[in-house]
Amino acid sequence: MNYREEYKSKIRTARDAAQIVRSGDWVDFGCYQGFPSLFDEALAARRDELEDVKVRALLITKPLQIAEQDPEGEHFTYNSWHMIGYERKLCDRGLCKFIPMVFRNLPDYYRRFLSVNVAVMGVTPMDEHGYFNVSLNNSNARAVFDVADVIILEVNEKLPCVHGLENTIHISEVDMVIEGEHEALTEFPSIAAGPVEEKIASSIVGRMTDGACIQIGVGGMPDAIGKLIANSELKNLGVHSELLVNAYLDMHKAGKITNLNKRGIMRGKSVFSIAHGNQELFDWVDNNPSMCCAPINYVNGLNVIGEIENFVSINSCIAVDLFGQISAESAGTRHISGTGGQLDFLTAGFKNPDAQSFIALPSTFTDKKGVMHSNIRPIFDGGDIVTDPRSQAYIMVTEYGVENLAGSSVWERAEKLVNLAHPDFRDELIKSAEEINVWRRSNKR
Ligand SMILES: CC(=O)SCCNC(=O)CCNC(=O)[C@H](O)C(C)(C)COP(=O)(O)OP(=O)(O)OC[C@H]1O[C@@H](n2cnc3c(N)ncnc32)[C@H](O)[C@@H]1OP(=O)(O)O
Ligand SMILES: CCCC(=O)O
Repeated sequence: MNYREEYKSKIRTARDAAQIVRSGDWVDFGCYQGFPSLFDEALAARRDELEDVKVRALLITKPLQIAEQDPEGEHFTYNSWHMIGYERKLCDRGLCKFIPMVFRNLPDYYRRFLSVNVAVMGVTPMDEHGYFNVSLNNSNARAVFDVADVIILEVNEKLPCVHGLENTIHISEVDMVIEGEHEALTEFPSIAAGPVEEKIASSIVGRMTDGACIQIGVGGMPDAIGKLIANSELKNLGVHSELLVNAYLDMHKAGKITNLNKRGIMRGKSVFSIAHGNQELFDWVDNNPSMCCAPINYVNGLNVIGEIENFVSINSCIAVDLFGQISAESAGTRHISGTGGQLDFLTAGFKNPDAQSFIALPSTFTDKKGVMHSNIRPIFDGGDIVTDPRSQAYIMVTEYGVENLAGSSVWERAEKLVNLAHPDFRDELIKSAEEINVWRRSNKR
């Protein structure tokens, strides 16, 4: 069959396509910019006919109608693998439930353990060979397609076509296609860095050398680092990161990214799984042969990262306790984000002797009432989720310095972490360290 004819025969309205969902089903939505907004609206409109429909995705940034139209959660339950802004607020309202994960394992969770009754994903228009491109979001897309009983594509004319691995699906694999108008892609502008972020960024950049291959995440810290690198003498840098963020655009515009120091692993290519930023970033990625948008089991695979020379990963966390346990996904019991790729990069950081994995955090957090709290805590006693066990803790950075916890005894960790704390909290932390028996008599005060 001619692909265009096959395509036409599979076109349905969003309303008709949504009829396929039955009570009790698990439905997977495309993540982030692959969110199928037309299908979501049509499914939400069926609310009163359906019970116990579970929807799974991550990084949804637009109002999710199956949650917004069902504020008591009586018909739909939304589950997220990783939350940012909007989903965090949905979670606060009881309308988003977190699914714990290690990012590199996400495709395997689908292939080994999960059922998907209906998969619905936003994709680019079909090309002349009958292929659709999953565009900016390729973390687990192919794994979802591989296990889904029914595959529905929502064609989004605004999505860029991105070069990559396992990032296409052929019309012959698809059950239904939805067409329609979409809003502009959600943009994430760069965040202005404050003096704390700049101090931390300068400690990290000072430890980097020419040819470094860099992984960084979202937030003010990575943006500060990107700007500092863009204005530094560093050269010949590489990109290998689960997220491609605006910071890389700064480095690119400054001519820093060549990817030529990568030997064996995608030389000449910027490798990532999800592009997250502003329209200028999306335009840079569009049909650019220097990009490779690959599944997360590849990008965050320990053996892959372990092969990359001069690898530098920079992530942030919410708090660390005196044992060196790192919490990056909750503040007490309030869920904030997820493990994402953080543990992958800490683990892989050990595979190559010249790799460095930094966890950066401001030493304090000022709450909405203006009260300052230490992000270095004696113990986690408020329900904080441990993202990285102390056995995986590695190079910690605050505005007060840089300390490597790997291989350190409990008393050395406590001392190093006290050094990283804000001076106003150090005495209190030492007292707590004595109480929990991790302070050594000879430790300095
Ligand atoms: C997502 C990535 O970073 S990709 C890299 C690998 N993955 C990871 O590292 C995953 C875990 N890490 C993360 O998700 C992030 O780095 C974070 C959440 C630790 C920091 O991200 P940022 O965007 O800089 O966070 P930001 O400062 O905006 O804080 C996010 C929320 O947490 C709250 N928060 C942050 N620190 C604290 C704290 N110490 N105590 C209480 N709440 C806090 C903020 O108030 C904010 O809540 P709000 O949205 O209601 O205002
Ligand atoms: C989608 C999650 C990105 C990360 O935290 O690794």
